[in-house]
Amino acid sequence: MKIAMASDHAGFSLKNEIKAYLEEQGHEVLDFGTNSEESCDLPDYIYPASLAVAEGKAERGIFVDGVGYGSAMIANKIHGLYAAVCQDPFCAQLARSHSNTNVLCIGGKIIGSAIALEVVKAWMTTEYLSDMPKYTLRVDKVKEISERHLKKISEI
Ligand SMILES: O=C(CO)[C@H](O)[C@H](O)COP(=O)(O)O
Repeated sequence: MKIAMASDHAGFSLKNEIKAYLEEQGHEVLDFGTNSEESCDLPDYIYPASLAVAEGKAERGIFVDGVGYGSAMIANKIHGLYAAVCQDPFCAQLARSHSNTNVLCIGGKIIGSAIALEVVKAWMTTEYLSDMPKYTLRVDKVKEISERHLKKISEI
């Protein structure tokens, strides 16, 4: 799978560890930076990576900052992106099986690399339960909100 990755300074080190793990698993990573621990502004990196997912250049995104929510705030403002902050594998599993998210956000100040890799593994390997109407109905309702409030990438 093609994965867009991005981070700020606080997620830089964990981004690199996750990137190495994904590449080991045979995935292709498009790395949108940042490229050091020098202080930077999260939107400068998460927005271009989010656009890559929205435009279909990557199938999914994995974004890392200090605590995760900043990346999710940015990603969830883009049409077609559904981002969840997951700091444990159970949450990551449900973010796929119940919610069909296509963006995973992790906080490098919250979890260490061992748990983070478990989170990534759970999120990457869990299928959406597309044959369970209670989940598809909810996901469709979220999509409908997005259709009503977010501009499509082709309209920008
Ligand atoms: O977690 C974050 C957003 O969700 C950021 O990484 C955090 O706010 C960065 O803070 P600082 O510049 O003080 O390192």
